[in-house]
Formats: sequence, C-alpha cells, structure tokens
Amino acid sequence: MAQSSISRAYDPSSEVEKRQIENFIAGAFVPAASGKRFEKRSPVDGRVIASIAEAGHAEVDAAVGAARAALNGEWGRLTTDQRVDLLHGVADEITRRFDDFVAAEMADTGQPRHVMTHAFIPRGAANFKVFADIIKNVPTEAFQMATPDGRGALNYAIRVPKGVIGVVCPWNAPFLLMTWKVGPALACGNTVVVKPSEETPNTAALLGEVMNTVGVPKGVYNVVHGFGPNSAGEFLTQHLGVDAITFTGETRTGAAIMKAASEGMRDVSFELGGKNAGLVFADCDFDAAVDGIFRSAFLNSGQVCLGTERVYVERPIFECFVSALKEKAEAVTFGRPDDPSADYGPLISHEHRQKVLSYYKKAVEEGATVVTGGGVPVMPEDLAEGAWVQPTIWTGLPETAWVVREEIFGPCCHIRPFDDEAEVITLANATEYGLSTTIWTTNLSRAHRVAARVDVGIAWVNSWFLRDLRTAFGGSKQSGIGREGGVHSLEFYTELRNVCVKL
Ligand SMILES: NC(=O)C1=CN([C@@H]2O[C@H](COP(=O)(O)OP(=O)(O)OC[C@H]3O[C@@H](n4cnc5c(N)ncnc54)[C@H](O)[C@@H]3O)[C@@H](O)[C@H]2O)C=CC1
Ligand SMILES: O=C(O)/C=C/C=C(\O)C(=O)O
Repeated sequence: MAQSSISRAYDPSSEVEKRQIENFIAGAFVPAASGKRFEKRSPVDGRVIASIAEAGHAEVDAAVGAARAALNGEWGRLTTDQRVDLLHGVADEITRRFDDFVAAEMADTGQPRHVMTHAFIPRGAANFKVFADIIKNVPTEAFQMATPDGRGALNYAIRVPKGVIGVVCPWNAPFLLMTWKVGPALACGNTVVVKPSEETPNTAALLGEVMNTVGVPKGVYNVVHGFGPNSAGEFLTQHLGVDAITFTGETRTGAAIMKAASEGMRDVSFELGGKNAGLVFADCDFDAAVDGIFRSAFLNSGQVCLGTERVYVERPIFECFVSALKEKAEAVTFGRPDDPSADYGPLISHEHRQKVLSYYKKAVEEGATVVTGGGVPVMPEDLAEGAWVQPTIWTGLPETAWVVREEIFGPCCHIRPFDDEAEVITLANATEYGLSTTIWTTNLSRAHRVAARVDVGIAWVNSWFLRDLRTAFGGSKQSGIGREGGVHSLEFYTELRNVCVKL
C-alpha cells in the first residue's frame, strides 16, 4: 500500500520518475484491485508525468462505504465546533504546503505560477475557512404559533447533513473547484467521495495527505480516480450509497449525471458550461475595459467557465477596442509554468487542443476575419510536444456562426459592434447558456439596468471573476442548477428539519 500520493514536488527541469497516484479510501492510498492504471501527460511538453490507479466498482464501493462509516462514526459525532476547528486546520495545512499544491497544479495544468499563487491555490484554503465560519454563525428560522388551547407551539429549524456527497470535478481550476464543493460539504457535516478529472488528479490526492496530517477522521474525504462513462465517474454517480451529487463541467455530462441521480431521487447541484458575453459601452474606462476583457477571454488559456467568448463593443469605440485587445493578445509570452518570463500556458491536453483548433478552422470556413492568432505558436524544441494554441480574436461573424454559439473553452473570442443598450441585451441573451456576464460602463444607472436584464447567474460590472465567497454562485438556463456560495451552499449540503414543540 502506498503511504503517500505524491513522492516529490514537480520539477520541470529534471527527468523525474513518473509519480504514482493512488485512490484515497478510508485514509489510505490504495491501488485499484483490477490493477488498471492510466497515464497523465504534461500539457507543457507531452511527457508522461504520472501513473494513476483507475477506480473500478470495487474502489467506488469501498470509498462510498468508508464515507458512510465515517458519517455514522467519529465524524458524525463531532460537535460543530470540533468540525470547524478541523477545517481551519485543513486550511492552515494547505497554506503550510502551499508550494506543493502550486507545483502539483502547475504539473497537471501547465498554467503559469502566478495564476496558481494569486488565484487558484489560495482559494483552496479560503474554501475551507469561509464555510467553517459560515456554518458556525448562520442562524436558522424559528416561529412561534398559536394553538387552540392557548399554550402555543414553537417551531425551530435544525440543519442536518445530507449524507455522502459525490463530488465530480473538471480540470480547468481543479483545486479551486474541488474545494469549493468539499469545503462546504464537510463544514455541513457530510462526508465526500471526490472524482477529480482524469486530467488533473494531483491536488485531490495531495489533499488526502493534508486530511491525514490534520487528523480528519478516516473516510470523511475519499478520492476515486478515473474517467466518466464506464469508469469511476459513472460508477460513483450511479451508486445509490451517494445521497447527493455536486458537479462542475460540461452541460451534456450534467444531463447524464442528472439521469443517474433520478434513480433514488438524489439531489444535484450543477455548474455547467457558458457562452458568456462581455458588454463594453463607449462610456467605459477604456483601459480598464480592455484589461478586463483580456483577462476574461484569455486567463488560464481561456479555460474558465466564467470566461468571455462573445464580446459586444459599442460602435464608436469598436475599432480602437479591437486593436487594443489584439495588441495585448499578441504580447503574451508562452513558456513553462515556472519560467518567470512566460505569462501564458498551454491547453490542458492534445485532445482539447484538437477541439479548440477545430473551432479555429470552423471560424475561418464561416468567413471570420482573424484579427490575431488562429493557430499553433512556434515553440522551442523542448516544448514542441505541448498543447499550445495562439490566443485568437475574430470579428465579422453572424450570431448564427458555430464559434459564436458554442462553448469552445479556449483562448478566443468574437467581437461584434452594437448600437444601443436594448440591442446588446438581446444579443447577450440569445444563447442557451446563462452563467455570467461582464459589463463595462461608467454610467452606473445603465450598469444596474443592464445587469438586471442579462439572463445570467453572475453579472460583473467593471470587473470580472471578483469573488466574494458569501454570494450566490451558479448559472441560469443550461449553465446550471442551483446556487452554491455562502448560505446557499448550506441549502444544498444540508437538510433543513423543522422541529415543532407544543408548549
Ligand atoms: N467549469 C466548466 O464549466 C467546465 C466546462 N467544461 C467544458 O466541457 C468540455 C469537456 O471537458 P471535460 O473535462 O471532458 O468535461 P466533462 O464534463 O466531460 O468532465 C468533467 C468531469 O465529469 C466526469 N464525467 C464525464 N462524463 C461523466 C459521466 N457520464 N458520469 C459521471 N462523470 C462524468 C469527468 O471524468 C470529469 O471528472 C470542455 O471543453 C468545456 O467545454 C470543462 C471543464 C469545466
Ligand atoms: O470562483 C468559483 O467559485 C468558481 C469558479 C469557476 C471556474 O473558474 C470555472 O468553472 O471555470
């Protein structure tokens, strides 16, 4: 049995042996009984960097069983204060092992160090702290009622954990998105079985080490690795020992999971795809708007569900805006995550690059003007096998074009001019998705008006990806079901039980 998930930190310059990553069940790192393993390739240079145990039915059964036993055992008997203390301990240990998490996530995603250190890894620790504090402080409702005998009755609500939560995660911000679910689930007293993306197994495994160090009871946090269909993802979501499922990823996958969850009437919380619109009015702070749209389209190589792939710019500033964004896109420097002179990473995999490049091709076939990019950058020999693509900007397409309608999840956007507020709201809403929008204007009345009319879960004004973890987070239309964040997470991760006491 392996004692540790990851034997050494990621060292991009050396010929490291492949890391062996095992499932994490009942506090131990265990290989698959079937002996099945799969490989993870570095998106940066194509080297095989890890060998991962693929969980089958046996491991998923064991993980769900361990989670149930913890729920009925030591974990279930802890007071809220004791649980909260442990979760603060988890956050502190993540912070203590910050460099290991940064290295692990850089290895999996190939994204630059600054994205990890400023955004993704600190959020992992915050996701435990914030929900530990919320569960400790949030009140529940109470109602006094009259009764015919005049003595009355008192109703009060208590929150009880939902049970064993299945957590199915994507690859684009793996640690942030996984802990965004695990943090509140554990704060509420549940236990979890996590299925990380097959592309990004590292940080979920590392979190197992943290749980053991901190003394979180065995079985509270479990990880099963593998794929979706006919693998760990499907086995987990179909398992009737799982009481509820939280998922972030593609809308079609959400539909498959919903079908699985209908067996046993199990609850789901989904954050799904997006085709988000950025709205730039002529009265905006121009430089701030260019910076904001640049980040929203190209951060993490465009692999952010909240990212902007459709940009609408008011006609008087359209040409200037397109050329300013082009200039920034052409200034990116590609390189290894640890290279301080590089600020731009590859896509997650060659398979995903194939998908993104197929959209680049479609855009041209449909008559786009390619303002910049559209292909693969020329890379030095040691990076030639990485999944690199150029940041790409198009103009000139109708709203019916594939790249204007479909989520690409790559570093690209289409920019179109508009003439008035009503028109741009109609354009922004003409999609089956409704995750987020970013609105750029110095006219605050307009900002409030437009934010209220774009059909999304999250509307940013003069900002993007500015996150207060107490707020509701999720999508409308096909971008999701339910809201997480703050007390909204408690709605999903607990059952509210009303106690009625006759006085
Ligand atoms: N945050 C977001 O909204 C994300 C959106 N996407 C979109 O999805 C596309 C494909 O990326 P993938 O990682 O392949 O997304 P995906 O939705 O296929 O996979 C996400 C997770 O679900 C699991 N999964 C897949 N099929 C499953 C099934 N039938 N039952 C249970 N679990 C299943 C996967 O193994 C992974 O852990 C991207 O190109 C992008 O368009 C991807 C990642 C994140
Ligand atoms: O900030 C959050 O809680 C969620 C962020 C989501 C993404 O980055 C994503 O799904 O791409």
